[in-house]
Amino acid sequence: MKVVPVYQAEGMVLCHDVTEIIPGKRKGRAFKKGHVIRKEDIPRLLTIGKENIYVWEVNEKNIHENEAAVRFAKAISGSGLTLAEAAEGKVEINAAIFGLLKINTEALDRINDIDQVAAATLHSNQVVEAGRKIAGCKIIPLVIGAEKIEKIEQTCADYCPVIEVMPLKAAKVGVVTTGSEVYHGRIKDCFGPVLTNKFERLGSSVLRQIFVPDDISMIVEAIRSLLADGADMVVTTGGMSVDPDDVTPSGIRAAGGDIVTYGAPTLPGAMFMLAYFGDVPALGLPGCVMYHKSTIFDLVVPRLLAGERLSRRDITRLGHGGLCFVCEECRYPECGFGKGS
Ligand SMILES: Nc1nc2c(c(=O)[nH]1)N[C@H]1C(S)=C(S)[C@@H](COP(=O)(O)OP(=O)(O)OC[C@H]3O[C@@H](n4cnc5c(N)ncnc54)[C@H](O)[C@@H]3O)O[C@H]1N2
Ligand code: MOO
Repeated sequence: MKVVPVYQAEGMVLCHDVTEIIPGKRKGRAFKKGHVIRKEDIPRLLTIGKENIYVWEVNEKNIHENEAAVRFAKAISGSGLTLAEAAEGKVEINAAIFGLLKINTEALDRINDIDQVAAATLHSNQVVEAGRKIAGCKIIPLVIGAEKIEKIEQTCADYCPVIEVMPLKAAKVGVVTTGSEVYHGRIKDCFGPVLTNKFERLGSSVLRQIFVPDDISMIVEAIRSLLADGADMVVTTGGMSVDPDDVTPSGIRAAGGDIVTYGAPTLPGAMFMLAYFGDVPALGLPGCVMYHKSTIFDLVVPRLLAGERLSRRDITRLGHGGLCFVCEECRYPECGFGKGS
């Protein structure tokens, strides 16, 4: 690259975007890479602070920032994504579909360890709307060594995909609502409507809700009946803690579920159980899921709907960030809840 004083630049080709920031008004591209500088551009370039401009020299060893950013973004992107146009050495990556955002954080760290490149993303494992900006790939210098981009491409190939948005399955969910107080009509069920709403927002639906008292054999019978109905997921509500009527975990065990965990390092949601009946996940949901806006439910269910088979380690990794702020107005997922892993 050669430096040319801006006074002598008329008729020359700008080799990089020029950004203008007017405090409180706008930040954006004032001149685009490739622009042929006119006489009348010179005062504006000086106002932006450009007394000299670069004349671009690229060859097979050095890649222009925009071209490098496009290769970077293409390499890092898996399915369910769209790439914006490169500008100012950066390509933004957006969700093309509604689904679960997955980031391979080990790969992301390796990429960001490469000098002169930067990839910034939203947290992994959250549900994103189509069109949502989820990542940006940026080249730090104006021209970058081709070997750095090749290293990114190799790392992405090794870990493929580094970033993707996975579609959520439209599951038919069987619900077993335990609690003698609800079963005998002493109080009205409030769990069913909460779950219907939460599942519908994820594109799933409640197949059937069965009410049972705090009785192990009736819980077993209800779970088996929902499995026989073809439920893709079974959730039980209530009876998950420690008093004598809290028999739901025993019911899930007695029905033959393979227990992944009883207990999760999240608050709210500590008294959670995850089990599997073959490929069908079964969740023991504590009372807090009915009461709090965001809980273990919101951390785990989208992942199950995206087809992940969760291990005990997947649950135990939720501890760092597993404490909800319990804000007056819930902002999840725009907060740290469950974002530690
Ligand atoms: N000594 C302890 N107390 C509590 C513990 C504990 O470990 N030791 N855990 C706490 C946690 S954490 C939670 S969460 C709650 C609730 O756990 P449960 O899942 O056992 O909830 P229940 O006891 O069945 O019910 C609590 C509360 O909610 C009402 N409820 C339950 N289901 C429904 C429904 N379908 N519709 C409306 N209302 C419902 C129920 O009547 C109770 O009032 O336990 C902490 N305590
Ligand atoms: O299972 Mo309870 O989770 O923390 O409020």
